[in-house]
Amino acid sequence: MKTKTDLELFEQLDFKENPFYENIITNLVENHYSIVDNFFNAEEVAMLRRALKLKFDESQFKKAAIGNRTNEIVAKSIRGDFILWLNEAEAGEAENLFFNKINSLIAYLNKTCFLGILTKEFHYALYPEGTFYQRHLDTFQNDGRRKLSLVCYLNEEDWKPENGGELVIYSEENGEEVAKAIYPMPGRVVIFESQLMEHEVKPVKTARLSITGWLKTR
Ligand SMILES: O=C(O)CCC(=O)C(=O)O
Ligand SMILES: [Fe+2]
Repeated sequence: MKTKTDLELFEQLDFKENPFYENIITNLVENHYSIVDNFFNAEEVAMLRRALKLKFDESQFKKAAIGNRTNEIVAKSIRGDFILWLNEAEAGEAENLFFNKINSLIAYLNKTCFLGILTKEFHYALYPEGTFYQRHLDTFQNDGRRKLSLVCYLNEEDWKPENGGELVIYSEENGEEVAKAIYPMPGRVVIFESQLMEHEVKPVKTARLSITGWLKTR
């Protein structure tokens, strides 16, 4: 019989099941995506939205590209958003709060799911009126390190259907394609498996604000 080391015993004592995270994991296992409402509360969303807008107004955003960070092609016909990569080392108050929540989710996933998340990358995104992101897979640049995609919505008020801009996630059920439309409600976070789930952002009719990112294996 294998005897447990002190460290293993300590980790068992330390571990507390968290129903909020467990729900995300169950969704991911069953559907390969999870829609998490109130991941960020109204105050947190307001802080992050202010930080995003300030940087956008200071012209820190640039036209999003296709490809990875070293091999970028700007293709307006595919995606029309403007982005700014977040740097955790230089995070302000709002971004610190953001990373604290994300890091706590990562720690839980690593303890319970053996996903081996070692790195992450996140960017602010702003879709101006009339823009969209055509159907794609987040690993189209052969980046097999991306395991989970996370999109965090920072819009001002409850998003109305006439604002457009829904995220559509495609999956297969009984050999048939199913399209799930998800509105970018403030505080909502959508998490999905980067390597499996094709998705798109429908044309927006009102500027649409978010933070998008990936949890990666290295
Ligand atoms: O904003 C969204 O809902 C999804 C964005 C997206 O698919 C991406 O940036 O890769
Ligand atoms: Fe995507």
